[in-house]
Amino acid sequence: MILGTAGTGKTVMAVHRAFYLAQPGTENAGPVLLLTYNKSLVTYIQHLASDHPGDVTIETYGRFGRGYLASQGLMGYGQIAGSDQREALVEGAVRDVAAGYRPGARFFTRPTDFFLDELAWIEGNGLSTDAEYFDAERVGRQEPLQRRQREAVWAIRETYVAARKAAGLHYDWASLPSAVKAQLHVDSSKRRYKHIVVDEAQDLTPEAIRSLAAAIPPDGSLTLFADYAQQIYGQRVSWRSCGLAVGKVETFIDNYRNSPEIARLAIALANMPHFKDSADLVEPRAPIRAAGAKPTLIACGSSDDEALVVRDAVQSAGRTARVGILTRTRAEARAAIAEVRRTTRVTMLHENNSIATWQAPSGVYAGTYHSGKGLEFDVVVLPYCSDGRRPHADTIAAFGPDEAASRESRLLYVGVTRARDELIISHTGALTTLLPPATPDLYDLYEVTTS
Ligand SMILES: Nc1ncnc2c1ncn2[C@@H]1O[C@H](COP(=O)(O)OP(=O)(O)OP(=O)(O)O)[C@@H](O)[C@H]1O
Repeated sequence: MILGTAGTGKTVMAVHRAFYLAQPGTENAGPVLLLTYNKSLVTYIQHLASDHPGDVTIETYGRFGRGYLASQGLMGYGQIAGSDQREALVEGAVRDVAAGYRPGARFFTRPTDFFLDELAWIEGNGLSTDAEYFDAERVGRQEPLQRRQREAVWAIRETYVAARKAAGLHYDWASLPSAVKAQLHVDSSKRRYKHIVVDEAQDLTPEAIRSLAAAIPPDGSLTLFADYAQQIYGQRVSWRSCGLAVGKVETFIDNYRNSPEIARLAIALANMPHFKDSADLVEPRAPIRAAGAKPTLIACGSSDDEALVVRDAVQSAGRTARVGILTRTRAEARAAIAEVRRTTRVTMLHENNSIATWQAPSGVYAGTYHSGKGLEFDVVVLPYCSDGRRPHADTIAAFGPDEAASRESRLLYVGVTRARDELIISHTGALTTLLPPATPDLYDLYEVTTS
């Protein structure tokens, strides 16, 4: 287990370790599976691999799980529910179960996101009976559910699974790891991979990690690289809950990416009260890089002004820089580039799986914080960091204000730590309370109002 904060070289080391373990001359060498979250990272690492000897397969967990089950004759074509199908089926299950309760029971009026998240958490932790679910402990600041509420969630889960299977959808992505683990436990054939190396392991569920532990032979190895400050999917989990006998825990604390001024903001963010609820966080250390400029914080008169800030940031960055414009939603990303795209080509991160990730060519990239995961840019612009937008009203409605703050500040942490040299943050009205307050020790402060 390697725990490290942002920019400490986890991806770089994961690649080196994978190729080392696969090198025919290495003691205990064997075929290696290198898992990473990001499809664009898969593409880039595959390109690197062409220069190395040794048998390294690079893919996402989903691809591995689906492929393994197919190899066992357990996965037919189109048997995994897509996210829209899952959402519709869960909505239906909530309605069906609510019908058995008194009309208008408030619990069932919660946003579907809440139920989707709770069911994913159940699957991710491998809870297969109601008794296990009722007793389960959790990490994070999600408001605890009452016993009766958990009973209702379990009934929704059973109804959903039955409806999904009736529709010919044997799996959803959340249930894949349990199916993989269960099959590996009865599969005594020779393992395909001797070693498994995982980058961004904080976003794998405990069940996914357990399934990987079951996928290697007794003389193989499993290496996990993770930063729990960047855990941005669903409820927080701890690798400690996987029940693995971890031989060695290393921590990476030297940040090679961010300028000291940018890292200082990231450290201040990670020290805010709503951030600190995980036992696995590694305290970031100020980087060893040369000093640069403080992050720029720009108070704007309107969101149109914010699009002008983005345009100006791109213009002053010049042609040789890699610029990343990161927002919470795709719609925000499109609005943010409304001005800049009149004169400059912008690559949307989520529409292009083949960009060469952290060593992407110079240019302007835009997308969600999620799509920026694992990547780095010379200049990062984070527009719309306004109170009322961060955390988003939908997240507050689904998870309550404390949990929403906790989740969305992790997204901002990912955004802030993508920047190598320059970071520009803008907001309209008050600054979000998720970021450290607007003080001149952390930021260079500006105001822009055109209208
Ligand atoms: N030992 C090193 N010396 C110098 N530069 C390094 C070293 N290790 C990594 N780097 C550089 O530091 C940057 C961050 O590395 P990398 O992307 O591997 O970090 P990471 O820990 O995976 O980050 P994150 O979790 O934030 O995505 C990259 O530009 C990489 O080339």
